[in-house]
Amino acid sequence: MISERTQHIDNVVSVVTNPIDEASEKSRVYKSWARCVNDYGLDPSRPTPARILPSQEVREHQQQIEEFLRVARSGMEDMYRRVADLGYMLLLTDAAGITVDYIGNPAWDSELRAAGLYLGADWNEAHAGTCGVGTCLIEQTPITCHQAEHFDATHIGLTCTTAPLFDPNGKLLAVFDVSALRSPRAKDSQHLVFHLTSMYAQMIEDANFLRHFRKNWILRLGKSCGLVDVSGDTMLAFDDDGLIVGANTGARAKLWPSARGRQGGALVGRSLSEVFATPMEAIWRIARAGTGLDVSVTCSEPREHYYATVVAPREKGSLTSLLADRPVAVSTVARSADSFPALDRLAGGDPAMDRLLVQAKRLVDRKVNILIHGETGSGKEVFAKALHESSSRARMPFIAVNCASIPESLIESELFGYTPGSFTGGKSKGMKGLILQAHGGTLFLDEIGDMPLHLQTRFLRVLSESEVLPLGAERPIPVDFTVIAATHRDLRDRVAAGTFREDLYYRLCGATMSLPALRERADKRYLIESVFNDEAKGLTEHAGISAEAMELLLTYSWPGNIRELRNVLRFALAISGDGPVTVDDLPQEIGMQRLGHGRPLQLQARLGDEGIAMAAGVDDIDAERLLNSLKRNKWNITLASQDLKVCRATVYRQMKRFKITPPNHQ
Ligand SMILES: Nc1ncnc2c1ncn2[C@@H]1O[C@H](COP(=O)(O)OP(=O)(O)OP(=O)(O)O)[C@@H](O)[C@H]1O
Repeated sequence: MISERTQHIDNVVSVVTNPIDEASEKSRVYKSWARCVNDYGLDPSRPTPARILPSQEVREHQQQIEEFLRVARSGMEDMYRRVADLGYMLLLTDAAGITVDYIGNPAWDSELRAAGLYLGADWNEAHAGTCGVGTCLIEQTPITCHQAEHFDATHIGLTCTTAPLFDPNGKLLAVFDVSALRSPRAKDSQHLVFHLTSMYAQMIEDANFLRHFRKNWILRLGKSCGLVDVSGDTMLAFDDDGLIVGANTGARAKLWPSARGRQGGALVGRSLSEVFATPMEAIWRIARAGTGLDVSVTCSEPREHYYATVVAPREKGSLTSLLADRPVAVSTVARSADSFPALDRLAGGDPAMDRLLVQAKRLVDRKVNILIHGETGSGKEVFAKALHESSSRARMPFIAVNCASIPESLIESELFGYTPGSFTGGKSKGMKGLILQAHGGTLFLDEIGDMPLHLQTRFLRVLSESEVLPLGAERPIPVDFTVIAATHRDLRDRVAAGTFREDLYYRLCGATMSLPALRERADKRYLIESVFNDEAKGLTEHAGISAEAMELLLTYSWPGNIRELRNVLRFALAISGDGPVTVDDLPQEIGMQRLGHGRPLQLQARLGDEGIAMAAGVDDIDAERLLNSLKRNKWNITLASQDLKVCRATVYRQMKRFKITPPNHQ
């Protein structure tokens, strides 16, 4: 290797001290070598060790392009699955050449780190010399820097294939790098990797483009009629008036040559009817048709035909805009890398929620325990469920446990389960606890702050040893689940007061997410409309909400948050009949706020989901009915809840309220 390195150094020196042959297929490499010596003052005989930035600095680089990184991650993971067995690893650097994401085989960790194929490595040409990333940053085109094409002799064992990634405005944003520590001598061996890298780079860039223009219409164009729905590599984003607001790399390269250039600026601002010899009505017709299989548009310059499909804006509009007479068709389109429908549904443009969703999407499948904080009714369980549905465990169980509503006497057996005959009154076959029921899926522990101290200790053991010991069992059972906990209290106060174990607290709060209260949210209208639509589902026809009633709903303080909103709308729908919900259909308290009384709707807030059932004239459970049902169902909570037509949590809550204890726990 030493002689190989010496030979390499001699070769570099000879190239840079002679005029570069522009016709040589290696001219790009040679020009880079010349830059290294003449512009950056690098010395080929002095190898530079890999420079890995400290994690705080890496974090700062990551934060600059945080949303893009999440999109890119999905693409990287997908590609890694295809090339991992061939010995490749993947890097993503920002426009400064700093590695901001990385996927490699952990077994080669130290070797990869030494080679700089690692998170935080600086691959700028000015530091690392000619290399896949650094030279791609200068050339802004896909390249393979194979073995001795590297400038620095320490890198001549590597093969690195890279592709640039541009932001939706055409500015260089990142470089995608696929590298291997060892490879065959011939550069041709990297041919397929070169194409795969460019293909994934385009997919990531396009997913980012779709995310950026999610509020706009997207026109996808392709030359293959069967593929345009899923891989139209030419995309234009346009607004309701048919004005182009964005063009992806494919569109900038192919359409309207006089407008070419990385910025694509000359395409942006033009109307579609100017760029295409196809009238705007025909483009709206494509949107309505919802498919691009047999429709084409003709570009005016150069005159070319493309198969076309139109994707509707992905961000939800207001109810009024959805009802308005506008094209609303959604064409068939592949799920983009950043789409998490369950999470996306939770918000409609509130900045705090948007930030939270960005974080949440990054945490999906990352084995980080999440602690959700928020006022009662602010949607903690709904958020936890959406995280579960967005994860690879979505098909496995989501088990929700409300630690505050299960009587203390029952919580242990409910959580851990028990073996047959472990105590009198228990079910003869024993019971599988909720922790075991969550195996493979997610365990959601609501009101975790109310978990009794002795159970915290047992639960901590479950988390650290990944096994559970049911009551009366001799051997623990292995269990694998994700924990999401929630609380409306400040758990740190509980830790300080000695009622919550500090070690459990730190176990649970791998990431803390604070849900805003409904009164603080900027997307109240969206929530009102989506809860209203939800509640109106199944009703023959509903006529919406009158403007005056909407105004009241928007200005009310919602102490019971989204739960209270749901209750109010369910109530209003029940009494509004066929007409729209008007001010008269809203509970009195909401109207009173308008009259200046300002009395909050504490009643509904406190009563929770059952409260509105009472208000709407549906039976509440009384103590006698509850007790009879429990006895009839041999104290099986699930059967009793089905019998009473309420959820299990309600049965627990009411048992607690009426101080009903099962015979086996007395
Ligand atoms: N984003 C949302 N869109 C529509 N409905 C929602 C949303 N978030 C919450 N809800 C509704 O609000 C109600 C309360 O939600 P959830 O049970 O998740 O709140 P929570 O914060 O867990 O409440 P608690 O603190 O009482 O446990 C439910 O009826 C739920 O369907």
